[in-house]
This record gives sequence, C-alpha cells and structure tokens, in this order.
Amino acid sequence: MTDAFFPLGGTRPRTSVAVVGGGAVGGMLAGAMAKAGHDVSLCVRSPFDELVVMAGPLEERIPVRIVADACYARPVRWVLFAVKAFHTLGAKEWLTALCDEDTTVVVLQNGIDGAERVRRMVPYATVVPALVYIQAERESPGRVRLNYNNGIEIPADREAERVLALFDGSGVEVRPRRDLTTAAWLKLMLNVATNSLTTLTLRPMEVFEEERIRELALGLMRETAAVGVAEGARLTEEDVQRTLESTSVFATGGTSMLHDRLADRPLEYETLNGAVVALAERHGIDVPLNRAMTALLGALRPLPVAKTAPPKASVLP
Ligand SMILES: NC(=O)C1=CN([C@@H]2O[C@H](COP(=O)(O)OP(=O)(O)OC[C@H]3O[C@@H](n4cnc5c(N)ncnc54)[C@H](OP(=O)(O)O)[C@@H]3O)[C@@H](O)[C@H]2O)C=CC1
Ligand SMILES: CC(C)(CO)C(=O)C(=O)O
Repeated sequence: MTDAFFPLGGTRPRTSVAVVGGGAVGGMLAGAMAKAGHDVSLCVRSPFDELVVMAGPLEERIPVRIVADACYARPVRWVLFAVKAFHTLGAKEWLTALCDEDTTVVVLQNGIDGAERVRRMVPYATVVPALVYIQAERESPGRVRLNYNNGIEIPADREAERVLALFDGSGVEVRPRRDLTTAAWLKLMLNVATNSLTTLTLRPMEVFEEERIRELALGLMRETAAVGVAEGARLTEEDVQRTLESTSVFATGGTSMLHDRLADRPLEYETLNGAVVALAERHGIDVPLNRAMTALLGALRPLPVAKTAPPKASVLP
C-alpha cells in the first residue's frame, strides 16, 4: 500500500478485524485496517480474488483474507459493518458468526438507525454507530476508488478511545462527537439532498453549482433539520447553509446512490428521505420535498440502454 493515501501504519498490536461488505466503504476500510497493521478478513457476498484500492493515479493490492461463506467465520474483536441498510438483515449470518460478548461492531451506514438494527441482531456485542465522511465507489468487483477521505464520526463515549486506537495509523481520522444525535442529523441533511439529487439528475456533486438545484437542496435540508430538531438534534439555519457549502469538497465524485443507479442496484432512499418522511409524520411536520424525492426515487426503473445498433443495411444509401 502506498503511504500517499494511507499514511504510515500504526504501532498497536495486531488485532483481528472483520469487514462485512466488500463494496466502496468496506473495501476502503479494509485497506485502512491493513495499513494500520491489523489482521483483516473481508466478508463478502459475491466473491472476488483480490481487493484493489485506488486513489487518483495510485493503485494498491490490499493484503486481506477474502471470505465468502460465514461458516468459515469465528468471533473477532472488531467488526466493521459496511453493507447497505437494506442488506443488514441479509448479513445476519456474518454478524452471528463473527460476534460474541468481546466483539465491538462499528456500523458504517448512512441514515440514523443502522446501529440500532445491528444491536437488535447481536445484543450481546458492543455496537458503535459511525458517520462516514468518505466518498468511495466500487468500479468493479474487488476494485474500489477512493475519491475523498474526511474520516468518520463516533459518539464521544467510553468506547471512543478504543475506536481511536483501532484506527491509529489507518489514514482514517476518527472524530468523537459529544452530541451524536445532532451529528447524525447533520449527515442525514447532507444525504437527503446529495444522494437524491445526484441520482435523479445522473450528475456528480458539481450539480450543486446550479442555482435552482441549490435552492432545492436547501429546501430538503431545512425540512430535515426541522424533523431533526423534533427528534432532539440542535440544528440551525447556519448548519443548513454550511452543509450546502460542504458539497463543493466532493465536487468531481458522485454519491453512493448515484453509483447504485448507474449500476442498476437497489437504492437506499428509504433510510434517507423515506426516514425523514416517516419521522415527520410522527411529529406532524410537513416535508413535501422529501415526500417528492421518496416518490421519485421509488419510481425509478433501470436506465434505458442506448440504441447504438447501426441502421439495417436495406436503409443504408
Ligand atoms: N460509497 C460512499 O461513498 C459512502 C457510502 N456510505 C454508506 O455506507 C454503506 C455502504 O455503502 P457502499 O460501500 O457504498 O455500498 P456498496 O454497495 O458499494 O457495498 C456494499 C457491499 O455489501 C455487500 N453485501 C450485501 N449483502 C451482503 C451480505 N449478506 N454479506 C456480505 N456482503 C454483503 C455487497 O455485496 P455485492 O457485491 O454482492 O452487492 C456490496 O459489495 C451504505 O449505508 C452507504 O450509504 C456512507 C458514506 C459514503
Ligand atoms: C459521499 C457522501 C458523503 C455524499 O453525500 C455520502 O454519504 C454518500 O455518497 O452516500
């Protein structure tokens, strides 16, 4: 691995880490854990021979064990859980095989209730929610491109020191947050706008340079902030404006949902805009823009294949 995108390795003793989900985030984090010197198993659904992580012109083969069958898994100290929210239940056999009461599961998913879902499945393990500020994409099976790495946020509780130590030397910054509810709604505010609008326009983050798209994004974020406040988050108009401005750091890359749309995979909108709609109903808050995004994203069908076949010979001059 090249130091340029995973800086020098950590000095902590090797610990066993299983990463569940060998896609964009899981692949990138498996690389980070290997760089930190840990013993890494990558638990995948669709097997591939090797993991390669790319960043700009750099390309690294990552020394991880790729495991495709949960019957070979044994309890480990750490699980990094990085499947899409709607695949959580399907990954239950991994969690069951990898976890005992000494295991800590870090849940790296968008949305606000991922950790809770995992906690219900392995109540004997320690579960830590993480907010992911990493922008990555799966170019093909086992090949992951890292576009932007601004680390992860976790609760500033008694597990925080251990998570910081795990990531020491990994190249992924870990920021403990005292008020994770507010931090989680800030991340959700970013996702309800960026994931939906890049997916519907089929454009990367540069779409937020367009004035009318910025207005729409602000509307989606304000609705989300109102629901977040009702749920106990402390959010202001300044947070909304700052979140919109933060889209410029991701400019050339897309979102996880845009990549799913382009690859004709299921879209994670129910845990983003859909969750805002569901919670808004509970609080009697109207969120028409999030309702519209949920309806539009739910109605999408596979992209039409371009008609590139040449005209029949009989119609050629
Ligand atoms: N990509 C990004 O930039 C960001 C993503 N996130 C969040 O991170 C989470 C993961 O997203 P991302 O990495 O993009 O998703 P990907 O679709 O790239 O990767 C998810 C992986 O999970 C695998 N998977 C699904 N079910 C199982 C199972 N039962 N056992 C093992 N593996 C399984 C999929 O396998 P298969 O190959 O068979 O489909 C896939 O490789 C999501 O919640 C997303 O919103 C957050 C911030 C940024
Ligand atoms: C990269 C980022 C932060 C963009 O909103 C993201 O969370 C995603 O793509 O799902």
